[in-house]
Amino acid sequence: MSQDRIYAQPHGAVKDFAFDEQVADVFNDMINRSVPGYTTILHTLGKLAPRFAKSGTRIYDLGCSLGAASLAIKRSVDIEGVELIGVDSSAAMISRAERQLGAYKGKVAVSLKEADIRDIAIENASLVVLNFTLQFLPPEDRDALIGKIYNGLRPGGLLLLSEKLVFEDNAINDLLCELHWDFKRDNGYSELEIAQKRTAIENVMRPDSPQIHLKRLGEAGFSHSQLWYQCYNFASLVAIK
Ligand SMILES: C[S@@+](CC[C@H](N)C(=O)[O-])C[C@H]1O[C@@H](n2cnc3c(N)ncnc32)[C@H](O)[C@@H]1O
Ligand SMILES: O=C(O)C(=O)C[C@]1(C(=O)O)C=C[C@H](O)C=C1
Repeated sequence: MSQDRIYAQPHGAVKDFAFDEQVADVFNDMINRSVPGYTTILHTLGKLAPRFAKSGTRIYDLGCSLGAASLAIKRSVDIEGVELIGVDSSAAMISRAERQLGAYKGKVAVSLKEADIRDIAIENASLVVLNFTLQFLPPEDRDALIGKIYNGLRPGGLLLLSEKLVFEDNAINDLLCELHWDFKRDNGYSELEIAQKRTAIENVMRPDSPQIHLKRLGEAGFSHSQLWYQCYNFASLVAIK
């Protein structure tokens, strides 16, 4: 399915990437063909959630999109008294997430909010998920969000943070970017689609390095934090309060 119409503007210009109706319509296909290890991360979230979810607490899925991470949690947590709050600023995503999550019955109570994650309270949390979301926040807002998450987690609570990465070593960064573009080619993206996506996201997505993520988590107060997964320039971290 060609996605180059999403970015195209007159005279060959490329519009900034936005999580609008057009993107929401193709998002499941897009993220699976763009992020190496996305399904592995969701599968592992299904293993982490039962270990950390506690009755009488909340789980937050921040930047929930279509609700894939929330669904992995719903499917795996089999205890009463857990409330899952999914938050996304895209109305197009929230409307689709409501349909997807509403179709799955389970013990976890789910509520979805169309809101900016910078504006919502995080309270009494046993688990918080930022699955490829932090990278879309302005860099100057990231420390405050991670600090809010730390403060809102219960002792022993877990943050799962998945991100695209940039690397301080330019040779390594260039190599991993090329491997990522090969991944996209192998998944059927054309050279035009790859080039347009790079242009479309460069103003709206600013990846941090692994070092910056671990420093930010440590400074927020997390006692334990570690990359548990990396494929090319994509990674997932766990942090325990
Ligand atoms: C790459 S998608 C996240 C993927 C999703 N977490 C998953 O696991 O499938 C990024 C999402 O974050 C949302 N987003 C970006 N900035 C946001 C903000 N400030 N507040 C709330 N949602 C935001 C976007 O609308 C988009 O749905
Ligand atoms: O870096 C890219 O080329 C991506 O497409 C990455 C990425 C992400 O990391 O969130 C960007 C936006 C979404 O469409 C899904 C994937």
